[in-house]
Amino acid sequence: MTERQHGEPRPADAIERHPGAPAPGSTIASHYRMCVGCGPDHPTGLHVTVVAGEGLTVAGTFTVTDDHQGAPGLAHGGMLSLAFDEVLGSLIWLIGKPAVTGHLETSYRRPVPVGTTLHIDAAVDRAEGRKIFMSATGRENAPDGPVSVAASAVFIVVPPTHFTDHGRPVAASELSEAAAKVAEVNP
Ligand SMILES: CCCCCCCCCCCCCC(=O)SCCNC(=O)CCNC(=O)[C@H](O)C(C)(C)COP(=O)(O)OP(=O)(O)OC[C@H]1O[C@@H](n2cnc3c(N)ncnc32)[C@H](O)[C@@H]1OP(=O)(O)O
Repeated sequence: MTERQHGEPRPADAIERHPGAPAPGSTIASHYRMCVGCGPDHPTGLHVTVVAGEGLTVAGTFTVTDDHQGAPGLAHGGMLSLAFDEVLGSLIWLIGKPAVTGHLETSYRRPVPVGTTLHIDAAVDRAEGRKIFMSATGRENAPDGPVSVAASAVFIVVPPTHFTDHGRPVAASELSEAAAKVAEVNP
């Protein structure tokens, strides 16, 4: 194999949809009921919902409420960033590998008023070693609405033990089936 020269980008690696990935059109369950991004039982969380798409794509929604304001009546940029982190993070269930956000860049194009539903389309663009490059756009109130926010991210594949080594113990009953499987690796 030819050695890479200094500054030369790594060649892209193949990255494919896992055979056990949720079928296109099916909902990707929240991984943890108290997750501030997707947990259905979080009182002020974003309650992001995500549906698997074709290939390595997902479509998410986030409805901005009074709990997510920065300026009165407008979404806080950090909350929007969180929504993107959540939707981009759900792509890991399609590739079947645990990964965490290493880098997330968010570009705010339009103010997002309370009451808006952002339609967030996200995709895996490429992989290099353990790095997975992803991107997403968030459109106002319809899948073809104007783009309010765009994001790109690098997720880093981690061993399943990452979560149990660094987080507090969580009962399997609090996790989705897929997340419980990840946790099982290091009970
Ligand atoms: C039990 C419950 C289960 C629940 C399961 C599902 C939960 C899902 C939740 C989803 C919630 C939503 C999601 C969330 O909110 S995830 C939560 C937010 N993210 C984190 O907490 C991550 C914290 N950081 C770390 O743990 C480590 O730094 C990681 C693991 C990321 C890397 O440390 P590690 O020692 O392992 O890596 P390495 O140094 O060997 O580098 C390896 C390669 O990666 C490249 N690199 C490294 N860092 C960065 C970076 N920042 N940007 C760009 N690239 C970076 C590096 O150059 C190298 O590339 P190359 O030189 O080989 O080309």
